[in-house]
Amino acid sequence: MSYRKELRVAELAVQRAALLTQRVFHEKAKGTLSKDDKSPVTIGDFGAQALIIHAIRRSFPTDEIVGEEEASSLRENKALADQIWRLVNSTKLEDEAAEEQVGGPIKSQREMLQAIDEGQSPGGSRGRIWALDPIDGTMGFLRGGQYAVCLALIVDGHIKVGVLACPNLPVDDSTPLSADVANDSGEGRGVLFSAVLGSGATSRSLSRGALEKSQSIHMKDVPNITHAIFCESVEAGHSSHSDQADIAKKLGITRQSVRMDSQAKYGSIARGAGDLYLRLPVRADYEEKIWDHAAGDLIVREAGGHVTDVEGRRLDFSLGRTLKENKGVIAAPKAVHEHVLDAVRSVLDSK
Ligand SMILES: Nc1ncnc2c1ncn2[C@@H]1O[C@H](COP(=O)(O)OS(=O)(=O)O)[C@@H](OP(=O)(O)O)[C@H]1O
Ligand SMILES: [Mg+2]
Ligand SMILES: [Mg+2]
Ligand SMILES: [Mg+2]
Repeated sequence: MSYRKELRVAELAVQRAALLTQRVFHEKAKGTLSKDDKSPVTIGDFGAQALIIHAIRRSFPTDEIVGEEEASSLRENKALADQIWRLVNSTKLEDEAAEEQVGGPIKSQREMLQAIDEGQSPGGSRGRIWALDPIDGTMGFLRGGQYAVCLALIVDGHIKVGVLACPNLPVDDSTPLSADVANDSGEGRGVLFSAVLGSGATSRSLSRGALEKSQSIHMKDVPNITHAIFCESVEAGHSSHSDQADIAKKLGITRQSVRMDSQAKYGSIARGAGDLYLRLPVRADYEEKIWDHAAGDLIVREAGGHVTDVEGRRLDFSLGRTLKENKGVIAAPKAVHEHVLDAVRSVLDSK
């Protein structure tokens, strides 16, 4: 199957949701709540989830959705729900045909809350399931760093389509990777990565209307691993900076890591701005969520990379809402992945 319509709807839905998150990014008050696991969620996360689920529902009414957020806290907080509604109700693509393809406007606040709540599928190995992270890297979003709007289609446990919007990454694929985010007008920033299984990966500029022309992206060759650029999470609680530093040392890498939030890390290595993404577990009991990896996993693999956990197993998206059989993530160009994995094993074995 070509998944042309799925790709089109996903790209436009993510693009529209990114317009909403960009508006919130530039505002001081982001309506932040703390969830049960103490992680933050903002009006941007809720609004983006509503718009994307609305778009999926219009085109693919019987598909299931595994979305990160749910609306129970909003049903008890009218002021916040009103604030999100104003945002959702006033965000649309400038291109009318494109706006139509993502289902047009949501009709009421009630319908918006219902949409947010339609992301509660348990996931699994059968049927068509969308994995949605409306803002990945919410902490990055709050501190003015990188974040991503992420959507992937999983069919019978395998990722077929992946789309990532990274509003704060440079548009130009060849810009050297850096942890900096300009706090200015955002000019020259905003990129949309996409991939369809078997068809390669692309990038294009995030626009306000119809989709811009895309170009193919590829991971960079790494003839000498000691020169590799590796990226890792900003939060020390999300991946082990010390294990990652030991692995880099073992590989002879001398350059400082680039720390950035979100699946912008996957997009950045897929387009050759960086080379490796290391995510070593901090807590043995943490199960990675499928929406934190699905789009990035496919985009990196379609750009010529290999993505596994720290034991060399492919990420398994067929087991529910989490990657319960995987620990950590190692993403690298195919040609050097085994070498990187050897270093990971040797560092973990020595602990
Ligand atoms: N303990 C632990 N270990 C690993 N991962 C965790 C953990 N806690 C949270 N999360 C998830 O990390 C998502 C953000 O990952 P990042 O790589 O962007 O981390 S960071 O923000 O740079 O620290 C973040 O995604 P969002 O919630 O979408 O922001 C979380 O789902
Ligand atoms: Mg979160
Ligand atoms: Mg996330
Ligand atoms: Mg999120």
